[in-house]
Amino acid sequence: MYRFVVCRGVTAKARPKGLSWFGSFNLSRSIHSIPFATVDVEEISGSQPAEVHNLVQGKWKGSSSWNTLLDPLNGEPFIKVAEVDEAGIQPYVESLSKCPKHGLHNPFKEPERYLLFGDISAKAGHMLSLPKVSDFFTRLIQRVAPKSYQQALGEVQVTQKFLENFSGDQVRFLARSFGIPGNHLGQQSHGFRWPYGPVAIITPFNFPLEIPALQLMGALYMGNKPILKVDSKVSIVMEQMMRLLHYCGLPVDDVDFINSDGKTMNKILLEANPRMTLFTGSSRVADKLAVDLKGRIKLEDAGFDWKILGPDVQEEDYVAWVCDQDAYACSGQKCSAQSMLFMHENWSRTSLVSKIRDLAERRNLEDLTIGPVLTFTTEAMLEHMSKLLQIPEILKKNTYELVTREIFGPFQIVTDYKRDQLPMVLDAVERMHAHLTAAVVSNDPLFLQEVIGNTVNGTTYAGLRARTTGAPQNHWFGPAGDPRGAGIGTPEAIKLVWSCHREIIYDVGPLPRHWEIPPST
Ligand SMILES: NC(=O)c1ccc[n+]([C@@H]2O[C@H](COP(=O)([O-])OP(=O)(O)OC[C@H]3O[C@@H](n4cnc5c(N)ncnc54)[C@H](O)[C@@H]3O)[C@@H](O)[C@H]2O)c1
Repeated sequence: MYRFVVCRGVTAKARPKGLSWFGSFNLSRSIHSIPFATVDVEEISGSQPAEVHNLVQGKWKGSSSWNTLLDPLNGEPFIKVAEVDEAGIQPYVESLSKCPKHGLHNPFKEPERYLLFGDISAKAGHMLSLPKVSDFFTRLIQRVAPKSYQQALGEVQVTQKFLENFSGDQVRFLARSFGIPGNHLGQQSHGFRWPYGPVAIITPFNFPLEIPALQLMGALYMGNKPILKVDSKVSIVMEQMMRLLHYCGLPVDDVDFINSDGKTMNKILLEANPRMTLFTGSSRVADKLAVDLKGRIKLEDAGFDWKILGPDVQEEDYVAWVCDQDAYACSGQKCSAQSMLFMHENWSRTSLVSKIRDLAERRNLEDLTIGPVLTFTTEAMLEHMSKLLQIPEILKKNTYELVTREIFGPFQIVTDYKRDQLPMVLDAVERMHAHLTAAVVSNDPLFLQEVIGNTVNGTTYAGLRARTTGAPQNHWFGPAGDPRGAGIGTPEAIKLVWSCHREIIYDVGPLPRHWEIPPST
């Protein structure tokens, strides 16, 4: 526990040879064969820049100010985003204000829309299952948030499965109510899932499709009218997804889609007063918005995610491979990336660390198994590393904060602990402020029990195959230990984030025969 090693991800082996790997997938990518698309993903370049528009009150709009994005792989200006500035927010504020608090639908208002969203989801899920459409989105993600084809495809597949999950009657089942018999004849109480009405969704750069698409659909399913703002660096992906959803039957004025900087979005939130905002991003912005919005917010914020290797050493190669994937896939730019690895001393005696290093060295820029880090400079990472290497002990107050700072890149802390030092490890994870994902790698049931029973992370994998990353549509993903914590993916997440409880107590009589006015109480 006193000694630690900083493993600084990997360095790129080579720059891509031109952009030749773009041509390595031989599916048809003609823009004309994808009916909703307005960009040709392979053609976007300095000479043919793509444009990203805003959608408000049912109409796609440009802007007087265009933000030009640079290709993260070669620095060429390649995408122009129509950004709304503070002077242009009024149409967005008006659009949101038009939606009543009781939403666009609820169990007593236009229940047909639950079925409509079941149909839209079925169609959109089918569209994403078509190889040329899934390739289109995978490649579009790669262009703006460089990650390997497999990692980008993962986002598309999770979104596809999610949409399939909420096809047919599954949207109306989300709004399932319940009833309890009352105290007398004619009285019954019913609990309903009620929308918030006007809502906002703000999402970061690292998952350009999965996070905004899943949260957007959840908001719509429950009857809300969302304004969606995705980080402009990657918003082209969701702009094209909006067009796919329209193609699959989404009414054009159900969602407003805006490109802006954070400050402008902050102003919209203050003026439009959405009843609920879902924010996914850094804790710094999350905490500011929680105050500005007087608590009407749910958060998926920073992740400083830990993995504890228990005393039972087994399947060393497998555990090393999962560590490499958890720490370095997507260049460590996942909120669930492994930030800190605690190894039991039995593991320190193995060659685990050198195996992780060997696996990390296989990564290369050519296939984007390692890629550009979009919000952190190499200099800042190296500086952080050299500060960390001076520290003799993690748990001291002034060093602890430095050690547990989230570095959104291929960066992790590796440390070990002795058999009697588990309480110190548990103290270290107790003191962290973000409790998103965790992994307890052990098949010793007593060890698992002790670690799980003394920690809180919202998405915790337990067992020999435990990982920190992985946010598929089939399990809850989100932080725990914070009443503001949101979730994504499952029916429980959708109901928690996008609806509130409403109780209707029917009391229709009849009055008891011979009822008389009783004395005051
Ligand atoms: N918990 C999760 O599920 C999850 C998922 C992905 C990323 N993250 C976290 O996101 C962070 C990385 O993303 P980032 O650097 O893009 O985060 P960020 O907080 O800088 O930005 C997130 C989004 O908020 C917007 N924004 C910024 N300031 C704003 C303001 N004042 N008002 C309204 N909107 C504002 C940005 O434009 C962007 O769209 C990491 O901390 C990571 O752990 C968390």
